[in-house]
Amino acid sequence: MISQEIFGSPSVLEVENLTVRRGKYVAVDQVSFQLFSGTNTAIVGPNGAGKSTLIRAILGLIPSESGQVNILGKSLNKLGKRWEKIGYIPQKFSFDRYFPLTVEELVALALPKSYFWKSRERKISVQKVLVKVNLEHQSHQRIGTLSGGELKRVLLAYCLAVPRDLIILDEALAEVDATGEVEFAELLNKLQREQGFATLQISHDLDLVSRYCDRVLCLNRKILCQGSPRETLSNENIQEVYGSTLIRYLHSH
Ligand SMILES: Nc1ncnc2c1ncn2[C@@H]1O[C@H](COP(=O)(O)OP(=O)(O)OP(=O)(O)O)[C@@H](O)[C@H]1O
Repeated sequence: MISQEIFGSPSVLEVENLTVRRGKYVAVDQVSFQLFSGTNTAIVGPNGAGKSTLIRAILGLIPSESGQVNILGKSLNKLGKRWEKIGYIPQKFSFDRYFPLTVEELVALALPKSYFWKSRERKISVQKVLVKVNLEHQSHQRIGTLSGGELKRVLLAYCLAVPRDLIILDEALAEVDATGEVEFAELLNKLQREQGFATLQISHDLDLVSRYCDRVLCLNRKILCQGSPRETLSNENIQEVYGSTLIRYLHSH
């Protein structure tokens, strides 16, 4: 285990020897790592490396075969109100494009039940968080009419509508163009500095990972290496994680 003194901030997530099977296949094998408050960690690795499986097991969405997940010092099954502490932005958010739900209605769903009867307070809280993600002028727009980047920012607003300790993003920007990706990364970084939550995100963009993340976990069923982007994303490590094709690609761009 990494010692707490490395980052000088409280531990938000501890994963110890986590093994997850999908059918007979061991998709995640004895994975251990730790996340600290206010830090931004990326999980990188090739397709099928077990990245989404790892995240889903951490969130308790799929069972693990063995190992331990502690969030805020408590094991996952003893952590009450898990979704009030952890925000999750999945890879795909599928819904019927004609479903008549507006941006503000979706974000309001994240607020505690006590807001249900307080429509003024509810409106103010939702508007405040929409300002943070630069969507204040689109609060009445139907979610089915938003661009991919805007929809991801609405989901981020949903996560930020209540104070969270950890936000987990599973390739949240897979369908967003390059400019949208950078804008989202900068926004997330700024909000993280202001609010102090930790993030854990799957990314295939090693350039963005180098620019915005404090820590990288290189996964291919097992953790092959972890550390700062500078020490982790060396040619040698990338070759070990992805194979030599990616190295040739990186050198030719
Ligand atoms: N429900 C399932 N049943 C059987 N095998 C599964 C299931 N879900 C995932 N797998 C397998 O587990 C492995 C890991 O899948 P996972 O989706 O976690 O990888 P990933 O690293 O997130 O990939 P990608 O980058 O392509 O999204 C893959 O080989 C996949 O085929």
